[in-house]
Amino acid sequence: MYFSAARTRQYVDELVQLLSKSPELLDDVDVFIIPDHITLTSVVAQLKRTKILTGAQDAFYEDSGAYTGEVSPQVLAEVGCRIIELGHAERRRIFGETDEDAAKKAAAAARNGMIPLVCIGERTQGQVTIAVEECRSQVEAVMAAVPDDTEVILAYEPVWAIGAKEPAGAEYVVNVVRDIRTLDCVQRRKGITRILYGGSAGPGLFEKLKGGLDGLFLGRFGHDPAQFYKTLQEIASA
Ligand SMILES: O=C(CO)COP(=O)(O)O
Repeated sequence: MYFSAARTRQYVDELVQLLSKSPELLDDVDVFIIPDHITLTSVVAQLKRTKILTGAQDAFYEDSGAYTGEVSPQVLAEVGCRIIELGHAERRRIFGETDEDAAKKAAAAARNGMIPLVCIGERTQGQVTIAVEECRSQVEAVMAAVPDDTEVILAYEPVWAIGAKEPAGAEYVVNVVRDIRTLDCVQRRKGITRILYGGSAGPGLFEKLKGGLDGLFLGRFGHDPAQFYKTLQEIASA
């Protein structure tokens, strides 16, 4: 909810314009934009001739029925949404979303042919082992709910690093993510599991993480299309 509808339109236009100068970037990096629900269909239309995927910031876990006010994953798929973000720290904190809700939403995304993008992360800054333990239950719940052969994106976002001045330390992030990759529920999957880092991520970060991370999940520091594009170039050249 940082952007107005007009700003979302302008943002996507500017980004598409920047990318048209070096379309080969999209051969090497998968890019997605996750706007609010209201602008989602117009963003899908704006991105139609590009390889950039559109995602939704949340969806309900049932496909249809008497759930007034909720957003159907089936309808999202129908209008061209390709990714469902779920379990964001703000959804968990403000709206009481549980691991069980996240698992049901991940299943709904997969059932409707979309990629679940599952936000995980520990609430307080501390040791790697404690962070991994907190993430473990978040990851296990979701992996138990989605078919083994579907793609899953995990967005590792330490809650304390969201909305901060700086991201979590690179060594810390790489160590937490290394241990998340070794969890049984991740190891035994046949589908692709990608792990991104989010939480005050921006230009200059991926270089420090590239040994251990598959990508970045940008918030505020991607709100300027030029900064987003710069980060993309860094990831492509890494
Ligand atoms: O929550 C985030 C992305 O989902 C991260 O937000 P910031 O990068 O603005 O901290």
